[in-house]
Amino acid sequence: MTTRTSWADLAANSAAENVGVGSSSDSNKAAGSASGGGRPVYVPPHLRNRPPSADPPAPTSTAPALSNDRPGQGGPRWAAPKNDYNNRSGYGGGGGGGRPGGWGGRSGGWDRGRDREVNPFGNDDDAEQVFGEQENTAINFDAYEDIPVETSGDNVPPPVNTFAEIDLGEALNLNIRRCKYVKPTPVQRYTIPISLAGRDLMACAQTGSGKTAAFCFPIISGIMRGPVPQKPVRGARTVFPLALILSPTRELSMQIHEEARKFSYQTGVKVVVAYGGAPINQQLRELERGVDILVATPGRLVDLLERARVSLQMIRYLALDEADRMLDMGFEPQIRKIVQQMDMPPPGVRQTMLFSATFPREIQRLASDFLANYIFLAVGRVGSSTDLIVQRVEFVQESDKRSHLMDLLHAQRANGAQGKQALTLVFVETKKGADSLEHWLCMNGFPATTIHGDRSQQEREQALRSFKSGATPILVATDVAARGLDIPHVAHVVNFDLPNDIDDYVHRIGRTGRAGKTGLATAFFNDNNASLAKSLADLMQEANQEVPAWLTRYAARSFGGRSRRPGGGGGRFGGRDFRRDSSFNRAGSDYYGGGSNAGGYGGGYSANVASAWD
Ligand SMILES: Nc1ncnc2c1ncn2[C@@H]1O[C@H](COP(=O)(O)OP(=O)(O)OP(=O)(O)O)[C@@H](O)[C@H]1O
Repeated sequence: MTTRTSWADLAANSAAENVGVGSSSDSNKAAGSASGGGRPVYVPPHLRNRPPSADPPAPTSTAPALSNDRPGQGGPRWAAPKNDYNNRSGYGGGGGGGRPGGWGGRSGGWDRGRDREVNPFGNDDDAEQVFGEQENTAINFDAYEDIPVETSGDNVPPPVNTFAEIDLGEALNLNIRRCKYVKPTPVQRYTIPISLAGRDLMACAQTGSGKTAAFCFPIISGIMRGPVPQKPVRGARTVFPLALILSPTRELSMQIHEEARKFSYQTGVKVVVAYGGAPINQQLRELERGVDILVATPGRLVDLLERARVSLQMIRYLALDEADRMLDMGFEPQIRKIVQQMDMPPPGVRQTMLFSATFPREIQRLASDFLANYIFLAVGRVGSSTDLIVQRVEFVQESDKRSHLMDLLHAQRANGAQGKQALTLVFVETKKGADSLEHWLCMNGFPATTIHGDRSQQEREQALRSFKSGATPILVATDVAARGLDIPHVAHVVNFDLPNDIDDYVHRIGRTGRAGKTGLATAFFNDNNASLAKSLADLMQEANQEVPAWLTRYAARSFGGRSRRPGGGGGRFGGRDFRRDSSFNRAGSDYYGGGSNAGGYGGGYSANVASAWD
């Protein structure tokens, strides 16, 4: 199926729409869990959300308190049976959207658990009050009007327009309100029903468009309503998470963990993070308290698996954030080990979701090994940048870069941007280059800090904190900060050194212009970047940016790099599922000119042609 959608309908409905949460007064009456005294005992989500005593006890209520690693008795949770589009067997993939009655009388909080769970929202938890303020801060949905959406695969569940249409459960809905999310972003509109239907998914959507929630919501909801897991026999200290979210950097894993903790607050679903560079013992202790969702970087996870402290045997949900990065040459062996060579259930048994803003075709091909009968979704062009980011490219010789940067920063200051704590992120190629530029900036009166792989984890985290708070409004970074980081108020991204790969450029500039806000990206280009000229010019053109004439001339001359539009094709178009390529689907006709180009990106195709795949 192929769907093209204008976001105008969203904008039109915006005033009337709300998240689907009724009055909270009728809900927060549930009993929780937690045994008293001494070391906290992990209690599974279904017990933590127990309804008041008038309600029937859960079948497992006599079981000892336990985690997922918990020796559960099996047996159903209270939720209604899931609406399973593909009849996945054995593992609950979550319920379908809009189903009546799924959350019945057990919605809401779990008072007994409240005492122990730290409020991740850092306020007094008055969701109603927060809700009243949200119009000021919520996403600008008009920015998403007319964005093309492509889906392909069998029986694609229809998108939703509001959170109210999705049966995520009262407690999660309440958290959505606390996050001030008024309605789903385009990628959320499509992916949440797909994931709730239990389908595997490869999803491509622009930076800053809300992919984190898109995979977190269905996972949390699915765990809440899924069957009670039975603990396999294993070492006493082995834990058995139900969901695994992998990301390529420590900071991104930490961020996903923070987000997931907000979304799962008082749902009874426990989220734990494990990443390298930090003491493993603390992470082990945290895991021992119980874990439903494990957010991890691959290296640290392999360590935990080899120590037999984590087993993947019970995994129902696998999400790879920045999936193309996770499957490129650097990470692929580790990912294969984790996903294919340990004890994780195979595709078709577990549910797998891959997300990124970029998905080169060769990576899509690799990724398909991890998926079963999956749906491909592209919101906007695969690998495109959002129009929210104003992109500028300036010709700057190597020797002039510093003074040029200084000019930009002075101009920013003069315009008052720094006074408002606007943040500037400067990307450089090397760790040494980062240190040296940071030093030079500080010497010249511009408070800066740096993040790169040679700094200790503590230093990295401190740098990020200092940048986020505005204490040091300039962060000089290598690509370690290029992906996923969601830092409010980054107003300007400077590519002091351009990357070699256009996808890296897309992720870097995506640190600004997020969640409907606008941003500025400036790149310093010179002869050393000639191989990027064509893909950069194409990208800018697609994003309706002004392409300097000199860059067009470079692009015409350049033979290197990956062209973004090998099949020609102009205008705006959606993404491309590699399964549509003639080389993949040899039996079919080649509807799509340019599809077999080795450049890694499919060409453009019209709505009519695309609809032939419905
Ligand atoms: N429905 C929503 N309404 C309002 N804000 C939202 C909504 N969904 C997500 N956001 C906010 O949008 C911002 C960007 O979201 P997120 O970090 O998930 O983007 P992303 O698509 O993963 O970006 P990247 O490709 O850079 O990783 C976050 O601050 C998030 O809180």
